[in-house]
Amino acid sequence: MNKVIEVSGLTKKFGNFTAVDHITFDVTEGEIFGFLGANGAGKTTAMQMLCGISMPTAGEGTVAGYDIIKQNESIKRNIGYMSQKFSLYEDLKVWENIRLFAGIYGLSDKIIAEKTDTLLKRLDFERERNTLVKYLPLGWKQKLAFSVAIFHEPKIVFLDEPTGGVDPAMRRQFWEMIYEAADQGITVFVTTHYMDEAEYCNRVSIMVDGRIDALDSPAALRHQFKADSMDEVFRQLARKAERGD
Ligand SMILES: Nc1ncnc2c1ncn2[C@@H]1O[C@H](COP(=O)(O)OP(=O)(O)OP(=O)(O)O)[C@@H](O)[C@H]1O
Repeated sequence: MNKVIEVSGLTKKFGNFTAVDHITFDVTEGEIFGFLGANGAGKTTAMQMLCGISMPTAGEGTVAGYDIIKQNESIKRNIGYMSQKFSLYEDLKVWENIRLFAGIYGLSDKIIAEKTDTLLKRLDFERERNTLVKYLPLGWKQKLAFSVAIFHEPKIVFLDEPTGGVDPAMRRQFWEMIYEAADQGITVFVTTHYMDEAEYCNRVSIMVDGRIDALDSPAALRHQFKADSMDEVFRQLARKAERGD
């Protein structure tokens, strides 16, 4: 199976502080990979290195086939990214947001117009085409932001706490979209604080103080830690953490 992420000894120091400490793992094409860790464990820092926006202090690897150090510009063009904090422009209409982000990824106007119609139909959003994003409910914004992040059909999409603040039913709908994307071969790399979502992943890694302390399928992790749930696995590991806020 093709590896969409392959990193070895990836490390990031800020002065004397090691935010990410020699992490080594790979992610296979079409996989839904959960990236967990308590606050301050180093998830965001690691993800920034994988997305080509932060240079590692040590280590090496590839993402979507590109070298994270020498070809970081190519990585940026070939991935999708969505975070709770940064996604859509609130003061642009739904269709304007789609056009803006698709344009940044270099899609032609014709393709954008065709794909926009298809997308709005699929999301049942046709009536909201001209609505300013700020007037959409949060769950709808998240669905739209995810659709925009994969509009250019990247090999991999990075989701940084994509479902924060919405109810479980809405989160389940969001996860249906994640499964659809994975079925189409898009690899999904997702951070979350919701342990029910960790159960939906094919494999989960758990970071503690900058290191990856556990990595396996949810079932294997529950077995390894003699736990009934991912919540229990996570709590056992998080208890060991020395940092956090
Ligand atoms: N630019 C920076 N300079 C110094 N320290 C930093 C910098 N960025 C992050 N850190 C530190 O690195 C550690 C890891 O931070 P990071 O944001 O990667 O954690 P996280 O797992 O994403 O946490 P959260 O879930 O709270 O977002 C923290 O202790 C943080 O204070």
